[in-house]
Formats: sequence, structure tokens, C-alpha cells
Amino acid sequence: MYVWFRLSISTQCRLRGFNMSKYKMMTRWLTAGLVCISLFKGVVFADESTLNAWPPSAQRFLKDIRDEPQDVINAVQAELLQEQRTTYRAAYYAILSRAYSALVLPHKGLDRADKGLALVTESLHPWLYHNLAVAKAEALDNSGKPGEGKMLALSARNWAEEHNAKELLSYAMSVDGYLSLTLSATDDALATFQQGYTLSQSNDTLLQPGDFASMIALVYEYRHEPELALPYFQEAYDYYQANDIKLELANTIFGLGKANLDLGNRDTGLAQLKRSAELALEIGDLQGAAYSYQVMAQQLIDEGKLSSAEAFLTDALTIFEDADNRFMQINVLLSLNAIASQQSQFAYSLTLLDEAQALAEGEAFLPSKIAINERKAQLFATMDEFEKAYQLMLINTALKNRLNQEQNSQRLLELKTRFEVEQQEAQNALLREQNLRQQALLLNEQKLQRYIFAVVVLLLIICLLLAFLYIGGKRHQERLERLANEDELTGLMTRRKVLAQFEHHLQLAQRHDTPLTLALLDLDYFKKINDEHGHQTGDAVLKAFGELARNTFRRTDMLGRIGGEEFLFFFPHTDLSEAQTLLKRFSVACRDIPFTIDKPELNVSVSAGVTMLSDNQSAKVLMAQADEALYQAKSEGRDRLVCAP
Ligand SMILES: Nc1nc2c(ncn2[C@@H]2O[C@H](COP(=O)(O)OP(=O)(O)OP(=O)(O)O)[C@@H](O)[C@H]2O)c(=O)[nH]1
Repeated sequence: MYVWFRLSISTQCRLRGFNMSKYKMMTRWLTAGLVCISLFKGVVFADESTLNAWPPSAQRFLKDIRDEPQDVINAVQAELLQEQRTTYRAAYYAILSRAYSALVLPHKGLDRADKGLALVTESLHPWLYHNLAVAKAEALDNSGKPGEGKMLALSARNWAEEHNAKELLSYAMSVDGYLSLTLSATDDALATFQQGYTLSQSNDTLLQPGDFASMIALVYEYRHEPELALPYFQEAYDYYQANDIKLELANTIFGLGKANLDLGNRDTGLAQLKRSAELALEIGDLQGAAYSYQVMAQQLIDEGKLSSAEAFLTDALTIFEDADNRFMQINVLLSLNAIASQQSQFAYSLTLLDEAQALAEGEAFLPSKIAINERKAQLFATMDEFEKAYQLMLINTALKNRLNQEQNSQRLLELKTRFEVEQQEAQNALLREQNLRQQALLLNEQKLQRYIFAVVVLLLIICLLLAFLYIGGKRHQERLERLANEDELTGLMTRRKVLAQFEHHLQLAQRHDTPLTLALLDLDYFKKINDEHGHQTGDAVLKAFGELARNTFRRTDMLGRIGGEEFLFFFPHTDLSEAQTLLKRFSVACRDIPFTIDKPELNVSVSAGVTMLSDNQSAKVLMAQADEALYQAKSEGRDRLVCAP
């Protein structure tokens, strides 16, 4: 399963004479697990923003990635072919990148993270973006470019902290811690893992204190402080044991065994390493077992039990060869070389070193090359070949200089990165503040505009309401006036109106001594019309009568209905004969009313009593005179006009 191993770690390990590879493998698995947990948590917990970026199937993949990363890769690739949604595609690339990191295939991890990052933007999908960025940082760490990964991890940490995205934060912390460790900044790594440890105690993250305990233990082990590493390994052990997480358990027992050996607890240490190897074989982690063999062999070499040690190393070498783990092959070959040297098998010893040298190709194996050259030089010196030994020492001096330069430039890169990140953060904070201020201003302006708009609308509504009320009132008043002054059926004046008008015109006529003629009119046998043809027909006759009167007389003539079928007409500035002529013409016209209303069978005729102002009579007297004349007209047979006196 292990095809490639982290070269950068080996550089540091070699320098310090400490074999970190086993731990780094352990941390790769652990990181993969943490990533899974982190991603899974991203699906589950609502406080992680923009969670809808994850496809529904992500949960299953993220669970499986810890045990079977290759299966997850196959399944995700199949889904990726079908998927069209950009954010889902990006999410799948994030899962793929992490799965490849779990398989320690950093170049593929890097490629998938980049593909995902090409699909999202930091402003639109910040959570997804930073998850991909941390995945890329992890792949960069594995590719021997921790300096480049540092910036991404730090940015993600800052963002996650600011937005309280705890899962992302704990994941970013774990990756950032490993990056610091790769860069030999152990204080930073320790501080980061301890922060992660505290964060995980809040129970808001699926990453548990036990996970961070194993990372902290790793740093102490790296710093050759096994007494400090031991309690943390123990805590991690308890956690993995309780949760039956076998791979991490095997790795943690390995850590315990190594720390115990370092502390001189030989039997305990060897027993733990043996247990770790057994557990690793149980779960098919052959390399896990090989790491234990290698450490056990080292202990046996120190004790002079060379043949037992050689047996372990031979097994370990076969496993590392199968896995193409060049770094560990070199380590094992150096251990075998130590045995051969002790047994004075110089030729065999040289062959082993040549084999190791052939494997140590590339810049990342610089520390290995130096170690091999040193061994070779010692060997040549033992064989009295001082010239060759001297040449090798010269070469080593140049190699060490190169290594120093490399380390310095890496440190510089890290410092530069840290500075750039901090600068970027400060700039972001400033921009955020400006944005907030602008947003507040905009909000206030919008509020004010809304208030103004609301007031204007309210005023408009009030105006419309008032106008509506005014018009309604006016119409109502006009209607009331019309009802009071105009008879609804005939369109003539009402009794009240025509009598008031008569009083008024009578006074004018008396004052100005102008003629005024008054007539009382009554439809003949109207009861009969009602009785024989219905009340509606009677109404139609009255209506036609009114219309005819309005059309026949002048506008200055006053026409009013004073009873059911009784009418008072008076004619200002008109003398009796003139009025008589008008009334006669009108009464003749009334005979045509039956035709007007489509009732030709009817007989409509009018009787009228007419009188003229001759003295200073009162309205009452004039009315009485007209009434008397009308009575006479009725008595004389109706359909006629009688003048009085
Ligand atoms: N259709 C209708 N009939 C009305 C209205 N006002 C009064 N009348 C009727 O008019 C009739 C008047 O009858 P009378 O007073 O006996 O007078 P008349 O039948 O015309 O007889 P003379 O006046 O003697 O010729 C009554 O039957 C009333 O009911 C009205 O607005 N519409």
C-alpha cells in the first residue's frame, strides 16, 4: 500500500539520528482518519458554513476512507463522471485528495486538490475552498514542500477561527502541526497540537483529545523526550483501545514501545513493539509490522544479538522492498550494514552500502547520502583505504553545506510565508472593517429611504382617503338636495320646493308689479288607470306627464308635483291668457301619453284650475282660487281648463 514516502521527514530524521518514518506513516493514517472525521463532521454539524457544498454520498465515502481509501477513490471517481454541479465536483476532488494522502500518494493528492480549487472561489465557497486548501497543504507536506503548504494551512486556520468552523479548524490545526514538524519547528508544532487538544475538549469536534494526544506524543518523541511522550501515547492508546480503532492503536503501541526503549524499559518496550507488529499484521498493515521489526532489531543490535536482529531486518527489508518504501529500505540496509561491520564482513558491508546508495537518489535523500558516505568512509578507513575515505569525507562536507543551505532556505520560506499570511490577514481585517462600515452606512441610508417612502405612501393614502370622503360626502349631499327638491318619479319640483318658489316669485311679482299665473292640474280618473292597468302603468303615466311638462313649458316656468296626481305649475311674467294658451296646448299633448308609454288603450286627460295674481293676494288665497277652479273643471266633466275668478 505504501508506494511512496515522505522525503522531507526523512531529511530531518536523518539529521537527528532518529527514525521518524514509522511515526510519519502513522500520522499519515491518523491524518487521513482526522480528515474523514473532519469532512464527516462538516456534513453533520450545521455550524460549519456552506455545508450544502457536500454531496449526500460524501458521508459514506468519508466514513470508508479511513479503512479503504482505494475503494473510496474508485467510487468517488465513478460519481465524479456523472456529476455536473460544480460544488459537488469540487467536494469530490477534496475527498479524492484526502484519500490519496491516506494512501501516501502526494502527487495525486496535490493534483486532485488543485482540480477542486479550480472549481471554487474563496469568496463564494470559503468553507469548501479552505478544506481543499488544507488538503493541498497536506499533499504539499507529503511532497516535500512544507513551506508552500504552510500558507494554505495558516489561512484556513485563520478563516476557520474567525467563522467558528470548528471541524475545519481542528483539521487545519492537525495539518499545520505536521507541517511545522516537517519544518523542524517543533515548538510551533507542539503549540498547534496543544491548541487542537484544547479545542477538541469542547466536544464540538469529532477529533478527540486522544487524537491530538498522539500528535503531541509524536513531537516529544521527535525531540527525544520520551518521558514526556509516554503519557500522551498512553492517553492516545486508551482512546483508540476504547474505540477499537485498530490502525491507530497499532501505531500508538509502536510509539509506546519506542518511548519505553528510549527510557531503558527494555522488556516493556520490546513487548509493546511485538504487540504492535502482531496487531499490524492482523489488520494487513505489513509496513506497520516492518517498522516494529526495524526498531526491535536496532535494540537487539545494541545488545549484541546480531543474528536475531538480522532475521527481523531481513523480513522488514522484504516488506519495504515490496512497498517500494525507499527511505525505509535505506534505513534497514544501514542497520544490516552495522551488523556486517560488527562481524567484520567488510565486503558484504560495502555491498549493503552500495545498495543503499543506489536507492538514495534525489535531493530529498541528501541526509541519507551523507549517512551512507560516513559509513563508507569508516569502512574504507578500517580497510586502510584512507585516500578513498578522505575523498568521501570531502564529498560529505560539500553535501552537508548543501543540506544546510536547503534547510536555511526552507526556514526562510516559512518565515516569509508566515509574514505574508499575517500581512494578508491584517489587510483582510482592514477591508472587513471598511466593508462593515460601508454596510452600516448603506443600511442606514436604506432605512431612511424606507421611512421616507413609508411616510410618502401614508400621506398619499390619507390624501386619497380624504378626497374619497369629500367626493362621497358631496355626492351624498347633492343626492339629498336632489331628493328634497326634485320629485324622483316625474323629475318636477317637490311640493316643498315648488311652494317655496311660489312664495318667492309671488313676492317678486307683487314688488315689481309683474304678472304671475298659477295653475293646479290633476290627472283625470287616475285611480281607474291604476286599478285597471296596474300601479306600474300609473307610474309610467306620471313619469311621461312630468317629462312632457318639462319639455313643453319654458325653463322659467315653475312646475311641481304637490300630490299623487296633482301638480302646481306657475308662470312668472305671464298673464292669464298666455298661460291658458300654454296649458291648453299641454293638455292636448297629454292625450298622446298612452302612445308614448306603449299603452294606446289608456285615456289620459288633465283638468286644471287657473288663476292670476291680480291684487295683493297671498299664496294661500291664490291657491284656494286655483283649487276652486280645478274643482269646477272636475265637476264640469273633467278634461278642461277653468279660470278663476
Ligand atoms: N301609480 C300611482 N298612483 C298614484 C300615485 N299617487 C297617487 N296615486 C293614485 O292616484 C289615485 C287618485 O285617485 P282619486 O283621488 O280618486 O282621483 P281620480 O281617480 O283621478 O279621480 P278624479 O281626480 O276625480 O278624476 C289614487 O288611486 C292613488 O292611489 C303615484 O305616485 N303613482
